[in-house]
Amino acid sequence: MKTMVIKVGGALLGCEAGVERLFSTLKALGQSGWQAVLVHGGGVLVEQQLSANGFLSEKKNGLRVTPEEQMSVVAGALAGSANTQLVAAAVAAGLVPVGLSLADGGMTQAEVLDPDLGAVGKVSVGQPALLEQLLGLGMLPIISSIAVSDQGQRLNVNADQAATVVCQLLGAELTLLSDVSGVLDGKGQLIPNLDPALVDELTRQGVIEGGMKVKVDAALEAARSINNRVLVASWRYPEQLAALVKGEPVGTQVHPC
Ligand SMILES: Nc1ncnc2c1ncn2[C@@H]1O[C@H](COP(=O)(O)OP(=O)(O)O)[C@@H](O)[C@H]1O
Ligand SMILES: CC(=O)N[C@@H](CCC(=O)OP(=O)(O)O)C(=O)O
Repeated sequence: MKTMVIKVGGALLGCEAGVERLFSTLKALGQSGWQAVLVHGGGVLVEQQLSANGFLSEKKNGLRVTPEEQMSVVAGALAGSANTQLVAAAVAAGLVPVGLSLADGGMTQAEVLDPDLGAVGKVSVGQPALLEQLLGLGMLPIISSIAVSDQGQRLNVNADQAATVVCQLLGAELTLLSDVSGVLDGKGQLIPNLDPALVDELTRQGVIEGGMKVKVDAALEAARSINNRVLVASWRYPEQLAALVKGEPVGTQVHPC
């Protein structure tokens, strides 16, 4: 059976209709012969909870600087609040979810990405067995972007990078769903196709930046390793989700070359 990794960004969690639409889409994908794995972020929630705990937070090149003393709040927001909110919505939609983090079953290996960023992780492919077993049982893995290093340190991983590694792990297709309809050009128009050369040019022009730069780089890396296009689309638009179920390209297609 074909497998699709779908990644959703944190803004989804604040949109009840969006969450409902997402899970009806996952159900429809299952009925169309797809096995799905959901990877989620929760950047908005992380920011709210850090601020509620009196912490200031900043991002560098789209990645959150995560001092060790903030890690419990970050893990609580992503692996706790966000993950269980999605698990609950999946149950309500009649699916059988299993809430996980990147550390479970050895699915990924992680190390500190850059000591200047604190407890931020870089993940690589580990053991696929747990996810394969869950998919074989017809269950829906819902994975937060918290990882653990070999030394046992909890690490905060950008969720687009997390989704790329899960896609590589399973040789699955990848769809990154954000709050924008895809990658937009300097005039706000959707770019239907991107390749590495165009990404370089748009990055030089400052059109692709911040979180979108991290997302597009993650999409390019995934596209190269599965030798297939990766989609960047939105959970906001029902017509994009419907097209996704039909197997039609939606949003921006990121090509490996
Ligand atoms: N060229 C671009 N096209 C679309 N969005 C862009 C672009 N450059 C920067 N962005 C910003 O990137 C955001 C999406 O990245 P991010 O916030 O990390 O999303 P998510 O939380 O869904 O992963 C958009 O909401 C937009 O503000
Ligand atoms: C290191 C790093 O940047 N971690 C992210 C993890 C969550 C995330 O990526 O959420 P979105 O998909 O909603 O952006 C963060 O702390 O915001």
